[in-house]
Amino acid sequence: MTVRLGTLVAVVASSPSTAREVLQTHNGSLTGRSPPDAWLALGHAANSVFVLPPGRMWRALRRIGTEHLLSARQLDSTRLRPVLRDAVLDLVRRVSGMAAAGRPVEVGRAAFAAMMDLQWRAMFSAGLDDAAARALHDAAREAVALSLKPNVSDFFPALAAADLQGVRRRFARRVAMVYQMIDEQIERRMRKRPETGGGSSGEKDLLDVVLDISEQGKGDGVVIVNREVIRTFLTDIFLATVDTISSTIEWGMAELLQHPDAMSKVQEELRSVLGSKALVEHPDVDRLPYLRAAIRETLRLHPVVPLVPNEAEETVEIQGHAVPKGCTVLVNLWAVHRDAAAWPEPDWFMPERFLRRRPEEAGFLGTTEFEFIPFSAGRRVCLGLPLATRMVHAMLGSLLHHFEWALPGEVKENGVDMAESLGLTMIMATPLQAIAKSVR
Ligand code: HEM
Repeated sequence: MTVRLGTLVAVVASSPSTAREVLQTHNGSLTGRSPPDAWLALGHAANSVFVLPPGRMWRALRRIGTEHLLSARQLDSTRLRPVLRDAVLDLVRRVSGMAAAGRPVEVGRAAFAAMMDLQWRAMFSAGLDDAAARALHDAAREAVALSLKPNVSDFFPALAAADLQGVRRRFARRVAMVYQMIDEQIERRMRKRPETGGGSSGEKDLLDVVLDISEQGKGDGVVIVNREVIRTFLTDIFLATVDTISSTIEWGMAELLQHPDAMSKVQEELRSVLGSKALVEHPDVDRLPYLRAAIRETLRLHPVVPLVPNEAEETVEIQGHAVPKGCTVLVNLWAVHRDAAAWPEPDWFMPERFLRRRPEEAGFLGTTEFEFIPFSAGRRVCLGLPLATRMVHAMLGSLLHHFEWALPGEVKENGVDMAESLGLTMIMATPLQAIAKSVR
């Protein structure tokens, strides 16, 4: 399908077979990006891993992210494993407090706060106080929401300088606030580094690693990792983490609350596998097939990054149609995941469909048919997959194991509002509220 938005022409891939052509067959020619106008604010786009073209700087940033924070090896290391575990404990504690006070729980907000704290500790070895956490929550949420807000400047580039809707200005204000807090961490660390020998003693956090790379002038041979690059990179990693994971947990809880059979099955499985063990941890997940299936089904129906915009770096032919150089090729993961030929009764929440699949068909990347690709695929595949899958299973699983859940009376009567709100991520338009009752 082709759509025209102002002067922008985009080809939309909405079926598994077209997604495969974009993300596999022609992926080498289709990994360009043109940043949304809002991202030009404060020069963010110039160093952002999300929108850099697939060149040296983009490769260097992906490598730094993977090697020093986001690989399975890093996440299971003695430095990061306790940080991940503490975030799950922190979430359970937050919810316990609300349950004890008889207050409804805003599931997404609680998970968002726990993930912000995790990411801050992983990057800076520092916690966030309540005031900083509140300010960051609001700034991060709005920056992400503004990223893909329909914007005249994106459709009519000749008008972009005027920023008619003020999207770029608002994005700039929000990102400036995140920059400021990240700058404070960088400055504090730079003052300390001469005393600690450049952060080389003890275990390094992500900030130490990028400052080392910057001082040694390495990176990718000729890539300069200067202060702007560091600040943009840390902001990107922070923004990528918080909304995606918390929204997936919120969508999962919303589906389970409306499907009591599935809720019972997952809680029964948790009871029989974990017994009195307090938290779900990564090694437990292999023994929790129903939890795994429920999370996959959640990501199928609610892929939190539903649209992947690629730019053709040369003319290619997709399904017999020429796609000219410079054309935007949008992969619509939401539509791919609801393709009726691949998914019978595609709009129904049925975790069982993943139990019936062969293991190689139920992976997050292992699908050969491209009908389930919540983290996308190909060269620009999501960098945070190992962190996201660990945290969604551990957090949602632990919440279901620790508490009985119910909908507040009024929501039960009127039904859960499952409307979606789309920015860079697809979140619940009405935040889910639920009543938690502690069972351990
Ligand atoms: C449930 C959680 C998440 C989902 C469903 C998700 C999904 C996605 C998708 C669909 C893309 C687009 C890939 C493409 O352009 O083809 C993406 C990109 C990206 N994701 Fe995630 N993501 C999640 C969590 C995370 C986390 C926790 C991080 C941590 C840092 C992260 C970092 C990134 C980065 C850096 C990119 C840009 C990659 C590039 O353009 O080279 N994501 N993600």
